[in-house]
Amino acid sequence: MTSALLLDSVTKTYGTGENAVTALREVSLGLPRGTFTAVMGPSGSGKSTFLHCAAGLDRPTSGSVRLGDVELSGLKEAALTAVRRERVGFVFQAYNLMSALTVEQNVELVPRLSGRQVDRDWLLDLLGRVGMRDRIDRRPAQLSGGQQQRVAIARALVNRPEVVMADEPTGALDTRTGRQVLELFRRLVAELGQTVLMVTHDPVAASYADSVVFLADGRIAGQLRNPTAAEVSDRMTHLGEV
Ligand SMILES: Nc1ncnc2c1ncn2[C@@H]1O[C@H](COP(=O)(O)OP(=O)(O)OP(=O)(O)O)[C@@H](O)[C@H]1O
Repeated sequence: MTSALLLDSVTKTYGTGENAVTALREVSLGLPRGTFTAVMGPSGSGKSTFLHCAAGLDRPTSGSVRLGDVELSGLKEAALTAVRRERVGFVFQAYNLMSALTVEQNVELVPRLSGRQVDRDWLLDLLGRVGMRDRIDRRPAQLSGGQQQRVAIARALVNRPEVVMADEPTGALDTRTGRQVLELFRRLVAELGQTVLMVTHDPVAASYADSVVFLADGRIAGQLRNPTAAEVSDRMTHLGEV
């Protein structure tokens, strides 16, 4: 099966000489299309660096990253920006919606920035799938945190990206609302064949994924398929956290 994302022996070192910090060490991982993967690890284990390298936000010191059929290594900055816009959807803990724009305009902005025609049927379909179809004229301040995150998820999917990268997407939500957002990710993976990569500290959140990848000291320290929250917690304890 083709991988939506393929990292081959990715190493990332920040700084040089005595100040050098190696945040990732020869990380290799492939994400099959239509799968939901969580990345966990203690603080400083390299999760953000992993996400940034995978999304083309940061360049590996060595190794290669392939998004769909595009190899990121050789790309110049402008091409990398275009690939990010087209092929990656981002979901953040803090939603990051534009407060002056309506729900519909926030989602529309993504294809517009790529110079694409907005497919309104798809946009409305997506807003329906995330349960926001009847609130398309609201502004972010008129929505709950969970609703804002649903809009952010629709925005992340509107360009039909190769991968949606979610960085602690439930970090600002209460438990129940957070679970609903995780259920939504599962559903979008199942219904649309979307590939999702999520960084989280929460073993329960990770248990919603098809697979959990554990990072420790910049290396992949294990992987669990169809994980339960208890199994994830147990593995994290052995990595030195929770
Ligand atoms: N821009 C940078 N310059 C120098 N060192 C960095 C930089 N970014 C990250 N690091 C270092 O790389 C290592 C991995 O950091 P990273 O942020 O990827 O970890 P993390 O697992 O996401 O941590 P957390 O869970 O605390 O967010 C850490 O030692 C960190 O201090």
